[in-house]
Amino acid sequence: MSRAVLSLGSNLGDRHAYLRLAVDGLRDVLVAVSGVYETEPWGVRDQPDFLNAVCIVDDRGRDHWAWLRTAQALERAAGRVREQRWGPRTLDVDVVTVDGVRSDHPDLLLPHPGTPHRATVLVPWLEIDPDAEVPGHGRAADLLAALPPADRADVRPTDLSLRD
Ligand SMILES: Nc1ncnc2c1ncn2[C@@H]1O[C@H](COP(=O)(O)OP(=O)(O)OP(=O)(O)O)[C@@H](O)[C@H]1O
Ligand SMILES: Nc1nc2c(c(=O)[nH]1)N=C(CO)CN2
Repeated sequence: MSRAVLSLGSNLGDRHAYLRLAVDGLRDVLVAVSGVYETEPWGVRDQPDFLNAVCIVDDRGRDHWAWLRTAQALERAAGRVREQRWGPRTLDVDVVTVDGVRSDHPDLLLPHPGTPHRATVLVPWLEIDPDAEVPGHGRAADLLAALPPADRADVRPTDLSLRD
């Protein structure tokens, strides 16, 4: 059994349609999908706001590398062109965790090293798994509580849905 948490982000073009494309592509393995959040860009601040969401997916036997390949195939399907680090993109799919796996391979760092610091991941993840744990870092709820209040305020729920 392999359960993964994937984060989705988009800030170019029809952002909701790109998130939907990702969720549609995960339909066969989808356990839960969060609401859609409108978020202020971090990293490179001078770019359009993002839509972010988180999915929990499960597929017996799939290893962590297979989840990376899935994530990258979805990005390709959205026509993503890799340009600037932390810059605008049609679709970003990050592998946040895979079970309790820890990996320091640069092509697949697990848990994703941004996770403890990113309200854009922690808020949607906690919505669908209030007991979420980041392997090696503790409870996601504690990590979110430790972030500056402004970071949490930058993550705003929307009426958009990925559930139907
Ligand atoms: N947990 C992970 N999930 C997705 N990609 C990862 C992970 N760990 C390492 N990578 C590697 O990161 C590279 C992709 O980085 P990408 O361009 O998506 O970074 P970014 O989204 O700009 O920044 P960040 O990874 O901090 O969100 C790929 O080469 C991929 O192999
Ligand atoms: N709000 C927000 N900002 C970002 C995001 C993201 O998903 N959401 N992803 C980035 C590149 O990984 C850079 N900045």
